[in-house]
Amino acid sequence: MAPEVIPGASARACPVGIVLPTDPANPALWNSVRMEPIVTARDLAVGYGTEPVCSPATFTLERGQALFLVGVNGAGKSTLLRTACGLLPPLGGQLTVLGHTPDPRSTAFRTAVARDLGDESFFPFLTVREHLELVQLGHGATADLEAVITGLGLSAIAQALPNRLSSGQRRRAVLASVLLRPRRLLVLDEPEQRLDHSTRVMLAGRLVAEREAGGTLLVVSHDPALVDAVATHVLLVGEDTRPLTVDEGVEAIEEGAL
Ligand SMILES: Nc1ncnc2c1ncn2[C@@H]1O[C@H](COP(=O)(O)OP(=O)(O)OP(=O)(O)O)[C@@H](O)[C@H]1O
Repeated sequence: MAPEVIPGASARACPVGIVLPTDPANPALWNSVRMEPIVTARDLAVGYGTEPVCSPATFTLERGQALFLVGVNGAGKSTLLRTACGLLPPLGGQLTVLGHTPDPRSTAFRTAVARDLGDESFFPFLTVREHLELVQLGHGATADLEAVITGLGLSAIAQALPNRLSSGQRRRAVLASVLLRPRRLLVLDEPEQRLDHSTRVMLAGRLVAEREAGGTLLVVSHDPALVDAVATHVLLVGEDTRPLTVDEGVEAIEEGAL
């Protein structure tokens, strides 16, 4: 069986630890990779069984963009993310991620798409640091482990086992494991949850740096400050799924409409 091919097999590291695919011997390939939208959704219907949970979504997410999904509880935002990650089949319409149907069984897909959907689990007998080293090993991650540990305020708990962590510390450990990974698309479901203020500010800074370095973000959030700082595009998800400006999205959350 032919091996799976990720466009641009070699990699170059960016300052924030993102690894972008590139092949110095073949700039045409690199250019073609850059031109390809990261995610395209056209009349995408999502849900469980046969019933869509929201009206269809149409959007294109390009490299260097950050699309934030906003909406009331139960609107369908997480369902849309799960579908984009290939964990649920679309109920209708078209969806491609990096030019292909999302498939988490594919090594190429898992290499390219780093996600935190809030469904974390831990090995009970591995410390926080050991978890992160495992992620580094498994994904061939080149990001600076110590910088990620320090950046997410994990130094004091790096040797702790998971059952000794608070809920916020668990969230920080999971975010660290995602931020360590090489990726072309970062998918986060309410990354602000359980984080204290300073960690939220730090997270916003990292996501802005990632976007500015050419990374691509697909994020669900209820945090107006995070949307305001990081989003380049906003999609309101619900009965009338439609694009909003970033300002409209922030205002709707601040006014309590979402
Ligand atoms: N596994 C599931 N099986 C069936 N229905 C589900 C499942 N998970 C969620 N739902 C339903 O799908 C709808 C959309 O849920 P979803 O989690 O996508 O909402 P959300 O916009 O992310 O909400 P929140 O802001 O509360 O996180 C809800 O009505 C929810 O009850």
